[in-house]
Amino acid sequence: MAAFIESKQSGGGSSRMYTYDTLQEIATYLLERTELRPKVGIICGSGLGTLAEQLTDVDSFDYETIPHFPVSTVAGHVGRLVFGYLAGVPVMCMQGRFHHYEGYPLAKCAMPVRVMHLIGCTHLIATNAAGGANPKYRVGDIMLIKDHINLMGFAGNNPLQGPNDERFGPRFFGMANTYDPKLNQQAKVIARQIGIENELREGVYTCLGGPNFETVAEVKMLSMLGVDAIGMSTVHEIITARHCGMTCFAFSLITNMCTMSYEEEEEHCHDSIVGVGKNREKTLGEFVSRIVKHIHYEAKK
Ligand SMILES: O=P(O)(O)O[C@@H]1C[C@H](O)[C@@H](CO)O1
Ligand code: HPA
Repeated sequence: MAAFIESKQSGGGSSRMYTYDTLQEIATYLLERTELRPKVGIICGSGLGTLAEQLTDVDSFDYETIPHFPVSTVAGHVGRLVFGYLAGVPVMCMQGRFHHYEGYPLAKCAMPVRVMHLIGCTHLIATNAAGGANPKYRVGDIMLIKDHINLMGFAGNNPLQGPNDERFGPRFFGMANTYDPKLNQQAKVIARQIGIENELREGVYTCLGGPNFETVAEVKMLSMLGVDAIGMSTVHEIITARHCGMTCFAFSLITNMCTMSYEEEEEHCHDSIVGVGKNREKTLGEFVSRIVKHIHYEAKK
């Protein structure tokens, strides 16, 4: 088993293994085993996987059983792709994502987004657990992502590195308004409808490589750069989704406040981060269901 996981993790050592044909093979494998044809793909962050448990009439696939798929190695990431209905709308949901710190290249972490695209998803909803770097935030807040800073990209690490396949999208492309402003507007309306407007924020997310949490100096620096929440995912998934023309919506559940001074006891640990997700599962389920319903009915207009 260990050797099997290792082979899945190494992926041949190159992100170039995910050619168009390989990704099409994965999509076909799934499409031949489910009758659902989702237009919305959802990625569940740490502690947010219970969202997938709300789906009805499901067809689910353990990552181990899907050809060319990596495996999830992080607690709180079940490692299953679930097709089903959320609020009556067909969706596909990653119950567990892949992170760079697990040993996967960014292209591999983001690969399922291209599979979603080939399956027919026009929209991506990415969720994550993140630390609050904005001192006004509170644990349990939901931060709509309005923009990100691709710090790993600054260091030359990008999921789209390597030859570009125009069938996915152009070599060069812009990132303005990647996080759909209309969906963020609607999310604010939904937050009012379900009574969580006081816990809703909108801000800038950044992804660090992890797996360690940030030093006080790093948090100070990122905060000065305009970062409101710090995590270890999402950015490369969103870049990949944008590249292939998907509409993106993403939010962070603020599961801890980043350590901002040397006097503070650092309290955050993965278990408590997952625990915050669990505590918010009902609210987040309602929130995401309504977003999905909105996307579905807007598409029908
Ligand atoms: O998958 P996400 O980004 O929600 O996971 C966050 C970042 C780390 O993987 C983990 C730290 O507890 O949660
Ligand atoms: N930093 C980075 N990633 C995280 C954090 C954090 O404080 N909390 C949850 N994911």
